[in-house]
Amino acid sequence: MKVIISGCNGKMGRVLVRLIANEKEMEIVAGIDKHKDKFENTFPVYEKACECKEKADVLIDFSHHSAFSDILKYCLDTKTPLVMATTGLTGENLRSLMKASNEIPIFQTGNYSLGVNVITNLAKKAAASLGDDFDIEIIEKHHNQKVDSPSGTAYLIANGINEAFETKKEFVYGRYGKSDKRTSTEIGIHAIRGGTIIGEHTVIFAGPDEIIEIKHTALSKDIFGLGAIKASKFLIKQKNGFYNMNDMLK
Ligand SMILES: NC(=O)C1=CN([C@@H]2O[C@H](COP(=O)(O)OP(=O)(O)OC[C@H]3O[C@@H](n4cnc5c(N)ncnc54)[C@H](OP(=O)(O)O)[C@@H]3O)[C@@H](O)[C@H]2O)C=CC1
Ligand SMILES: O=C(O)C1=N[C@H](C(=O)O)C[C@H](O)C1
Repeated sequence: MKVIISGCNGKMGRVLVRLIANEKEMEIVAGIDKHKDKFENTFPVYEKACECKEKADVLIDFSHHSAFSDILKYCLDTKTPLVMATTGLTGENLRSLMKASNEIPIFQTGNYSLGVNVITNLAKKAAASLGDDFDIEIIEKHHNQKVDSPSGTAYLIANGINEAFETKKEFVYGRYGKSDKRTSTEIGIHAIRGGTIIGEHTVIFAGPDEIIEIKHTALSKDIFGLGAIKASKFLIKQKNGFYNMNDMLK
């Protein structure tokens, strides 16, 4: 399987290069990154996907949302399946991905780890059982180099929880400046940034006289890279469509 890595010189890009070196049937044919210097002796690196001369069986994107249009255009023009891992995408970006999935297979999730997929489903089940009597708050913690907040995973979990409710809850980000009491129509989302925290997500269900917490802690970035590799192997066998972790793991 020929692979193009977008964001190849970033933290996750480097993790992927290392992990793919152990995959016998995978070969990196090109990289895309603002920084062209690092892997030039191993594979060509382009500043923009539209400059990329190589074709691949899949493009894996761990870069920045500002690269979104360029990446999607390359994949549509060359009919390359896309594994989208970059977070901080806008609603419009996500709608463009959905539309593009009529023409190419697209896999997208805010978190490629198995564990987050499991806690998202657990949180959804908990919300369905607990109903409006329990207040739901999500706390996410990440390293001080992260550029988007809240995390893609916090959105993934919050959207998953909302599937349990007929009347969707409104996301409330922090509570600075609020002068009203909390209502049951909210899901609170809070972002913490510091040091080298790889990723921690806690969902709190706070009810009358009892609290449930569901928590996932990432101990290495490898879990995201391995998940994206697994998603690539899954995606190249699929027809055009929009896929996520639930499709792959069912
Ligand atoms: N879905 C998942 O499971 C996971 C998703 N992520 C997401 O992946 C993304 C990358 O994370 P991470 O590797 O930590 O970030 P990094 O900032 O370390 O890496 C991103 C790389 O892309 C480069 N870049 C930035 N903008 C552009 C652009 N417009 N065109 C080309 N290259 C660009 C960066 O350059 P520069 O440094 O100069 O900005 C950097 O080299 C983030 O959105 C993160 O949230 C991360 C882990 C797991
Ligand atoms: O930027 C990161 O590091 C991570 N980003 C993803 C997110 O925004 O949820 C996934 C993971 O938590 C690490």
